[in-house]
Amino acid sequence: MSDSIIELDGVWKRYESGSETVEALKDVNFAAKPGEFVAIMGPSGSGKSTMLNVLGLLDVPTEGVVRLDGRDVTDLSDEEMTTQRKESIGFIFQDFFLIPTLSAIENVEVPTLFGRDPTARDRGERLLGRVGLGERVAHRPDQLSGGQKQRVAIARALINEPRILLADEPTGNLDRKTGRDVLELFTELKTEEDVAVIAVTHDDQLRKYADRVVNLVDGVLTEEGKADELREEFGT
Ligand SMILES: Nc1ncnc2c1ncn2[C@@H]1O[C@H](COP(=O)(O)OP(=O)(O)OP(=O)(O)O)[C@@H](O)[C@H]1O
Repeated sequence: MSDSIIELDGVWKRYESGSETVEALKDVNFAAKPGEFVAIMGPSGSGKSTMLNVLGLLDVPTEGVVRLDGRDVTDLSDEEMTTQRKESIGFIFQDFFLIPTLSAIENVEVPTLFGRDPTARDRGERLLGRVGLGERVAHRPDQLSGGQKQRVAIARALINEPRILLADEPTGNLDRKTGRDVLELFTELKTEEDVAVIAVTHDDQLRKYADRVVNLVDGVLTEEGKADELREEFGT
């Protein structure tokens, strides 16, 4: 039995546009474990968003299998898919996507039943404290810096105690120093919260923080460093 929390097995994604077929993912095999931070790197148009959407159960592959905690979730109904997504996956975006009229704590509570889960406030406050915003719970997004907004978004992504954190260019709107702080936070949270952190990025800084880097080029995924390891193994 695999200890991966999420797995893609022989995944293809084809888009039909007019008479053309675009192969956005070509036979992608991928797995991530809780406590692991994986960076998916690749040039524009290489299939990164498509892969993140498939991993996030926001889109289904044309071919292949998606497993969540060892269970095949490829052919679930939309409703079941939504339930699985809410229970297991937290999302973080480049643009934070905070609701401007809500305070930090209210934003963090949005993915819960908002007001109907009596434990959500405590969890939210604990998480905001954990990401260094214990003094900012009542601030609205326009009263926070970019790095602080991303921290609120990270707390929000963790509120339902997911097993997987998916981040789309999480440092894309941050200066390098603030970006480093956010990456540092991921490396701490992956073990503390026992989550797999999977980030799609152009940011070279991630190499230093991720446990593993995979490269996506033209829909083909390769493990970075593998070629070097093989060369060492075979002494070529
Ligand atoms: N809905 C769609 N219909 C047709 N083609 C699509 C669709 N979505 C994506 N594609 C194509 O699939 C390929 C992969 O796109 P994708 O958005 O996954 O790349 P990306 O690596 O995330 O790019 P970027 O870094 O620029 O966001 C591209 O050639 C894109 O044009």
